[in-house]
Amino acid sequence: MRLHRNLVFATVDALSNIFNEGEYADKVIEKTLKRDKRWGSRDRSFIAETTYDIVRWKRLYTEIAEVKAPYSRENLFRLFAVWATLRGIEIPDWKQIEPTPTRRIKGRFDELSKIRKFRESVPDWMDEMGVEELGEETWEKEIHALNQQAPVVLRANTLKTTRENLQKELAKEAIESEFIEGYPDALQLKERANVFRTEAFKNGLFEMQDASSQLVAKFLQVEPGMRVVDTCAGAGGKSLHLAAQMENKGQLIATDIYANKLKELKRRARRAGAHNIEPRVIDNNKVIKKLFGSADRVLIDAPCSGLGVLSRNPDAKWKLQPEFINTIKMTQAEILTQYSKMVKPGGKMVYATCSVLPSENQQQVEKFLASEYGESFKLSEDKKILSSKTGYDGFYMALLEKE
Ligand SMILES: C[S@@+](CC[C@H](N)C(=O)[O-])C[C@H]1O[C@@H](n2cnc3c(N)ncnc32)[C@H](O)[C@@H]1O
Repeated sequence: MRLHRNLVFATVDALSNIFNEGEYADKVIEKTLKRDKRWGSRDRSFIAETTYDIVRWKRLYTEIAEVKAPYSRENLFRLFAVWATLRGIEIPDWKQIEPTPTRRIKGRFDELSKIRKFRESVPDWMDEMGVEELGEETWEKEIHALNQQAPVVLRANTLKTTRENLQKELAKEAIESEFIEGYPDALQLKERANVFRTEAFKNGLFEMQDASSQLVAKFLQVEPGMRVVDTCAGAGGKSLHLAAQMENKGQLIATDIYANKLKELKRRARRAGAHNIEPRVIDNNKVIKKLFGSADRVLIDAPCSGLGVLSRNPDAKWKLQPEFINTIKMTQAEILTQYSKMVKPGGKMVYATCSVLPSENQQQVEKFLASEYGESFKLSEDKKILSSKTGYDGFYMALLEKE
């Protein structure tokens, strides 16, 4: 592979924004890719994938390169040189990159790879927490799986198409995909591609949604005509799937505390042809109270640590703090208590997270069931999805029934 100066420089600029300015990797990459209209799809994927790789392996690479934050440009080029050396890519003779000690880099890599927190590039506290929550053996496999690049998975929008038809439409635009067994609406791309530029996307034939996440709406067992509340709807990934499951019939109330997320949901719903979604911002208690005892189905796709989605969001390893996880657990418990009151007798509720930590998942459900508010619920089934077992995001979902 020949390295192109402007692509490497763009990558180094992106890393500076992420590491030194604390900006979110996905936003920085999106902005960086707009910088030069002449970049083709290979150039764009070089920038995106190299940046994500260096973010993912930040701890390992900074140890190998012996650099510390805040990172000067010279040090960012050193990190880049580590990335290239470990991939066997020849480093050009540019003045920005000092002569690279290839043997030393490989030697340090071998030495550091013996220690999990360096090999898997995680902060000490996260490694300790992972072991405490999942046990040494499971954590080891899980963090390894969460450090792999996530596959691109789409969900066929059954309001407009079938996945067979979607596969054909994408093939017309030179995008090859395959079905995934056990995930009835999912298509996985054979090669990464910018699917957002396709006609199929513009026409609302699909959403990008990980395979594990696609199990949540089905788990809630919604039917056309029901009254369903998606309590933590965000930008609507699950709401759109629920609307499709409901065949646009019945009422789907989508709530969130952030109006801007619901605005994005509305935009996506329009494209998807999902007409039965009613977004409602939770700006006071009344919004929730009005819904008490009224819903056939309630989805709580709770805010969480996001530890199950590190493959697609590797900078969370450096942004997350243990204090945040403690706070979010309190929010999860409050949300379970409050929002469970919306379920009517005989109704069902799903509590879900994109975390692999039992303390955010089954332990939250156990505590809820043992509480005064959880007394009238019983657990029908739960799924603990590990990325190391499925190759998709880590997820948890529990189906609870109200007597
Ligand atoms: C895991 S995300 C939801 C993702 C979304 N359901 C989807 O499928 O795209 C959790 C959401 O909960 C929202 N949230 C946080 N605290 C909340 C609360 N107290 N009540 C309702 N929503 C809340 C966040 O704004 C965020 O959008």
